[in-house]
Amino acid sequence: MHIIARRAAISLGSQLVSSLYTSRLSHNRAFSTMADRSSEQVVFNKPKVELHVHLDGAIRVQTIVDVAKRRGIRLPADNAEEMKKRIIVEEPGTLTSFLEKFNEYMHVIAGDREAIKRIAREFVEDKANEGVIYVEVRYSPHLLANSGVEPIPWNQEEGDLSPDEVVRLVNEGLSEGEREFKIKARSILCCMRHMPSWSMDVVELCKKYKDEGVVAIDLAGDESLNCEANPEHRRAYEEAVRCGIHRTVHAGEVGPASVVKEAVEVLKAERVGHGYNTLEDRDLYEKLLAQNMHFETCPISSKLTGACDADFTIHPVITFMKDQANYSLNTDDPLIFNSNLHHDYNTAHQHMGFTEEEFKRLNICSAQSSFLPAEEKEELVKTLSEAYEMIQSTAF
Ligand SMILES: O=c1[nH]cnc2c1ncn2[C@H]1C[C@H](O)[C@@H](CO)O1
Repeated sequence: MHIIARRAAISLGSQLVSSLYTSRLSHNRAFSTMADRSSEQVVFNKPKVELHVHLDGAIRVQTIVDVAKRRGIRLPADNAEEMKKRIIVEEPGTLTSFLEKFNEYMHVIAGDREAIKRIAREFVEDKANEGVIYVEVRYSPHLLANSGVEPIPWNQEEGDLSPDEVVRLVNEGLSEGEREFKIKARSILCCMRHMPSWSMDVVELCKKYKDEGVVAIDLAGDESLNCEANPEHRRAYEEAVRCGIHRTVHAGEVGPASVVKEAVEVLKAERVGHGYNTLEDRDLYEKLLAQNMHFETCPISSKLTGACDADFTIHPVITFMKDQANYSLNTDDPLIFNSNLHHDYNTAHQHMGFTEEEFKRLNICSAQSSFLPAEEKEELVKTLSEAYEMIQSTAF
């Protein structure tokens, strides 16, 4: 098999057109959701794949303010700039303190049909504006519901929006966004480490909506408080394996390498969320490298949650890069980190020695490790290869 360079327009049997990426990237709206990063350079202005981003960590601040107004919910600040100050994490802290930030705004969005659909649609717009052509976005349906969930989250009054309907609304918002912004968006449903009683529901929702955009199950939440996967999480993952539901697990973000081992060996994770602390166990790391395990890394996030040292020049993703491991670069929770995907790429370029070639390689790896069906995956890899002028040819 040869890799040959070719100057080619992006033609994809699907709806993606190269001019779209460039025009979107240069458009002001590209940065409209967060603080002003519009003067920041864009080091990799090419189509990208993002595999690890939380829908509820990627909401526009303005949307929170708008929805609060419409619903008559009083916020400590009534404009986006002031709200931003309350939500954003600017200095490295802990995963636990970062997760508390969700308390600032989740009660505004949860339980509201219009808001949930809106955040999903706007999410796709924001990703299109960052040059993402395929994204897998994750969330906990239970954390956006106000009925059929015990306990009802965020001190909401009981209502009539179930986790099941939340998934339908997110699917609708994502589909609308896909049609409008011409990119592909799929979703991953999260179990939460501290709520094992929700996990069987989550896997049932993954099964029910498998053909409507839900591609996998995840286990998120505070790994620092709860390292052993609870039997109910384990049962949900066993059911996922049995039913052919793809699996990823947050592991080795702040927890030790043993959590990664458990994710892979017990929960049968096909990808690892973050996974930085895998490097503490050399044997495990080498085994995962040999298995071509995918690590969903999130550089900016890892600094601000205190998962990794604030000095990017010694970041674990540099080891992944040097070992030519299978990994992706992702934003995780751009709302809370006041960030966007360009910022992660710029950081990797400026402080970690990442080259254009490596950006291309890791995006191809990301496409290959996506949870799309084989044919769509092939098409995505082909699209990227063409956009990167690296056509894979089997000729001769
Ligand atoms: O970086 C993270 N690690 C663990 N859990 C996280 C992270 N970012 C967000 N979450 C949690 C909080 C969200 O409400 C939940 C579902 O998206 O997942």
